[in-house]
Amino acid sequence: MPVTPEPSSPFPLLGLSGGIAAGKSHVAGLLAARGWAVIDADALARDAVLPGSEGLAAVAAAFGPACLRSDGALDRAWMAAHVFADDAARGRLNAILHPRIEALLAARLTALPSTTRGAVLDAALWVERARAHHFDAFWTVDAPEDLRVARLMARDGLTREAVLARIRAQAGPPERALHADLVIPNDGRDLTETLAGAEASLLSNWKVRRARTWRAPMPAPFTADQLREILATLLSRGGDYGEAFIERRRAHALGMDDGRMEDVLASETFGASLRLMDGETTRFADLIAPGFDELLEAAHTLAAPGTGGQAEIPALTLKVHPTPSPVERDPGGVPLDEKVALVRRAEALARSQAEALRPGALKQVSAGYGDSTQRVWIAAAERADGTWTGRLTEDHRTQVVLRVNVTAGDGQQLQSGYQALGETRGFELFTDEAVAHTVHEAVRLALQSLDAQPAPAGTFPVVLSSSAGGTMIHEACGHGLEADLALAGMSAFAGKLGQKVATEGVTIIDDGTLPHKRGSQAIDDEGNPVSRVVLIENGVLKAYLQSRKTSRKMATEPTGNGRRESYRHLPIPRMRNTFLAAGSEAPEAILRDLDRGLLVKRMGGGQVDTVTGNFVFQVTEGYWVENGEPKYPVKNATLSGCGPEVLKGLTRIGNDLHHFDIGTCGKDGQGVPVSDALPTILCPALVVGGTAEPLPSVI
Ligand SMILES: CC(C)(COP(=O)(O)OP(=O)(O)OC[C@H]1O[C@@H](n2cnc3c(N)ncnc32)[C@H](O)[C@@H]1O)[C@@H](O)C(=O)NCCC(=O)NCCS
Ligand SMILES: Nc1ncnc2c1ncn2[C@@H]1O[C@H](COP(=O)(O)OP(=O)(O)OP(=O)(O)O)[C@@H](O)[C@H]1O
Repeated sequence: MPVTPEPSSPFPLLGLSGGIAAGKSHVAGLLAARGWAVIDADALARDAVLPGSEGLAAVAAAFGPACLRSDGALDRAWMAAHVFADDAARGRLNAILHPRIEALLAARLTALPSTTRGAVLDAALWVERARAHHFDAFWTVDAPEDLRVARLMARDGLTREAVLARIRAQAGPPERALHADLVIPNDGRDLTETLAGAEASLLSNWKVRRARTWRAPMPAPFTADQLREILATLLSRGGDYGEAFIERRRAHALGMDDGRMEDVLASETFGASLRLMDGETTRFADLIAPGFDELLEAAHTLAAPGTGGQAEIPALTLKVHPTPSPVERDPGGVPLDEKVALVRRAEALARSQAEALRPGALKQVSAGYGDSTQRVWIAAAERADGTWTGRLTEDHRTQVVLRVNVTAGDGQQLQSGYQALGETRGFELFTDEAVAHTVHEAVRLALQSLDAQPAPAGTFPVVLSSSAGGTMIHEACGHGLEADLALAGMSAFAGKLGQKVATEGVTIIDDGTLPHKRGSQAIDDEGNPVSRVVLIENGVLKAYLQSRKTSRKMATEPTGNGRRESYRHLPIPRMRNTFLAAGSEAPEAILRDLDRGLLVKRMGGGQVDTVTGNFVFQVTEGYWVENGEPKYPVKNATLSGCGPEVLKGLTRIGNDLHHFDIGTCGKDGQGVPVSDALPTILCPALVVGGTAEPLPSVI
């Protein structure tokens, strides 16, 4: 595990990133002039391979003598030519250098005087390495790609192709922006004022932000020693992996229909489960509100059938990982009255907006609110190469959601519009502006559908707008990338690692570190720190989503995707926030070239066969397009096709990745919070159904 810049520093830590030649060094220089200490990862990467260093020896052992110049130094041009042309070679170099770079970085940080104004940690790859949430603030520098290419060709004498190879090896600017507190446009404009303002705000709020990101440990139901004893008991008669999962959850839900508060639900849960893996066998027990003695007894019971010897479990020390979703206002502490007032406010707003837009059309409004604060503690012990390791982690996950459903009618028909606002965040999410926008969307969709015309049926080119969300990526591709389905042969992607499964421009990522997105968390439900997993990169299948169990079967590492609905469930590979990475095209240009077809702005529920990737989805906002112009809204349309085939046919991918749809993904009877997104894309041929009945939601 690489060393991370954990924030014990007495001054703020600023993560600074940006694609190659965007101008990170330029911005870092401006901050240096304001008194900041700058630590540059590229410089540390050079220090890690100085002549005579063990880092250089490790690189030479992995790449052979050809990577060294005659004077014994690293041949950087040779290395660059290799690693930017070959992902596997880059992975090998990264695995050698990144832990060393981070160790050097930690040493540099520690050596800075406590009077330092702040430290800028300048690295191209913070997002790729799932570290963007480790800082007191995260800024990115962006510049138009043409400008970056020109700057780099001039600065380093690289060819255009060599520059583009490096750009392809990095996350794109739209993805980086999803993590950023500030995107600095470095297209030649004067940045003095932008930086002065951003610095002032960072200096005033970094301590509060740090305390929320790196929470103090929570009061725990069991001590580390008790949990170690439970694991030792669980593993007293053999086994390779033992785990205790403890959960406290508090949830509230309110539902209002036509002005009547119909549901007010509150729940408080405390439970724990134990899991023992021994070769191919898993033994599992779950207990409601157990005391220590009951857990110990359950551990004895699970251990009893074993025939092996006692495991040597090391002492457990709690490690708290930073959260990508700091919370300002814990909904658990918000009075019920305030939650009721929020729902009433949304309800009343929907009525007044609908009345103003189309008097008499509103037939029904339903509004609902939900929150959940889940605290988990995970203690696990595992044997690898004959040695036992143990770990103890915890996470505090906060979800809030507001749902608005509006039904409108014109005497002939009823149409509805639905909008949800939900994040891993506290009650501060519900600003007046955010609530008004949510309500407005629900009202707009319902009223517009009254005037929509039946959709033409047939096979057409379809532009999926980025506002449609990533349901198609989640359902028709993402599930097939879950290792348990791939192992069971129930996936179109089974057995295809390393193979081309999509067109060149297609990259699909599942990332649990995206700030405040609904699938984000500090750790998964097996205690692994949250990760960013590149599933398909430039068309090639790179990885499946793994839990501990599937990764053992596939002889690979867990990817941080072992999730479970609650302590009563076994963790299985699950998505978090899944998206198709942005391309380079302006969305307007994609639509402009659509001669005749459908523009889909919002997708509804659907059905999918994860084995084949065949899908049918409802279109909740769609437009018939001719000559690049939306002609009229359509209603009751469905889209069907095959996810993996869509990926093979994608030629046009927009640069507009920003809207994530939220949902609760159901699999094996377990629901977990997720989100998904895609940029605007052109699907050359999808079957558009005219007037299909609504299908049950699977997300
Ligand atoms: C491949 C190497 C030898 C090429 O050296 P060269 O002097 O040509 O480039 P330099 O190190 O100055 O890097 C320039 C830029 O290339 C990009 N880059 C470098 N390494 C990588 C990488 N592994 N993945 C993606 N982009 C990279 C970054 O934008 C970086 O700012 C060198 O970049 C290297 O050792 N890379 C691996 C270490 C690393 O990841 N460095 C980036 C630190 S975050
Ligand atoms: N605002 C600017 N105006 C003019 N030139 C600039 C500006 N910003 C950067 N440059 C030039 O562009 C090139 C790349 O900038 P810089 O070295 O800051 O990028 P970087 O993101 O740190 O690059 P790398 O990814 O290689 O570390 C340099 O030659 C720099 O002088």
